[in-house]
Amino acid sequence: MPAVVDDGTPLCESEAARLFAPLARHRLIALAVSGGGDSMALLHLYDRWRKACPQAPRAVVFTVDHGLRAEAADEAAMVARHCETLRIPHKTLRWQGPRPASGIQEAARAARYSLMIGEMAVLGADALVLAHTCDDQAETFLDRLARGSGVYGLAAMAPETRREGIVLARPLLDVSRARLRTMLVAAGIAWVDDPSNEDSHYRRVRMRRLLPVLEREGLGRDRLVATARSMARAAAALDGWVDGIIAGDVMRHPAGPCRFAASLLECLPDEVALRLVARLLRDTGGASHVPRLARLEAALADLGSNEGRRTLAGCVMERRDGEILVHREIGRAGLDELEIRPGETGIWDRRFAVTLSADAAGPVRITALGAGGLRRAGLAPPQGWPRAAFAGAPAARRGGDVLALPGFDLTPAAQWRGSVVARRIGILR
Ligand SMILES: Nc1ncnc2c1ncn2[C@@H]1O[C@H](COP(=O)(O)OP(=O)(O)OP(=O)(O)O)[C@@H](O)[C@H]1O
Repeated sequence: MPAVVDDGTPLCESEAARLFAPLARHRLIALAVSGGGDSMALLHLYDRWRKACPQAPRAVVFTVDHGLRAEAADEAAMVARHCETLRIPHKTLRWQGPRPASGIQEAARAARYSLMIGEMAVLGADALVLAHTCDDQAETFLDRLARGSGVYGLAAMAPETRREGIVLARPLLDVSRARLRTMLVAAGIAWVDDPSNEDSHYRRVRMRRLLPVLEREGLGRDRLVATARSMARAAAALDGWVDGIIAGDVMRHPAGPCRFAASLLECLPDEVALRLVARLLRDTGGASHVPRLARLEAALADLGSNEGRRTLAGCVMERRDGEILVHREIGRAGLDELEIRPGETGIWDRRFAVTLSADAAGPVRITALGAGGLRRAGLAPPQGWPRAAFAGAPAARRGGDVLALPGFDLTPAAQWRGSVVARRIGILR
């Protein structure tokens, strides 16, 4: 793994090509460009790469206007103009939903990802490229340390992760902010400094300000980044172990729930048992993040010795008759509905990619099957699975009829033609 270089030298052609090479396998990529220095550098480097490399994929650029600062519209327009000169398509996406009274940064981030991923589905882009640098990596590491993260949290950001069926790529994760700015100045490219990057109300800004203080005590950015890397190696080794356990000892039903022998938790080292439960929760509940380590530790201690039902991370976990069952929690508000038209694929509940065949006569709605849904559809639960485990399963409906449910054979409704395939997006890491 390359070490961070921070001598202020601009990136040379071959270094840029090496950073971007993993993106060559995509057909269309989306670059997330806010107009700040890091993401303007990302755009500039992509432009240089595509001019030098015939294998470079086409790109579209997204700027999200969160509507939180008056200047944001001008910044989006600045990025749009720059893209026009480069002849790269650009789209400004506006956040129009309700604003929470607190946690605005988190809500804005969630909205930003959801807007960009939604637009990617429309355009057929399969990698979202972000401009995180090694300075962001050090800040993330410190933030996680302060929040009590374990091995996985301290691994901080990965150069490549999967989310909702797409790749999130961070090609600049080993490059310092200083080098990118040197490069922009040399190329005469302007950028905008977001004033919220200086606002110490934000936790991220307070972490950033800690860095020079720690540096003076020998705990600088590069040390933090190196520790994050060794945590990432340990996390990958543990994940390899957990992959084997999931393949051999966990029963996963195609409609979503999973179960395993409670004794499994006793014979595994604590760290492996924690990761196993974290991944099953994420896979079953569709949450974008695994629960905090302290909550996981408490859940595991409780599951280890007590029968009964508890909820965590959008899941119900039940220990009964020597088995642990994990299934999606529906909650009072229910799960979102999704309408899919013939020939389209949509992501439902962040867990399933659902495709309706092109020959279908009209759209279908994907909803949670609901409590008592199996009985209403005239279906028996498969051997060993309780009925309640399927309440959060993806039911494809037309009117009141359930047309399809993963892992179940349904008699096609009269006048219905076409097919619906719901595929689990897979265990997220
Ligand atoms: N308004 C925006 N429009 C488009 N892309 C953005 C926007 N804000 C951030 N990004 C992308 O996300 C990257 C990280 O930005 P930033 O560090 O501000 O995010 P964050 O709030 O720390 O959250 P996270 O790191 O989880 O994305 C940027 O380099 C850029 O690629």
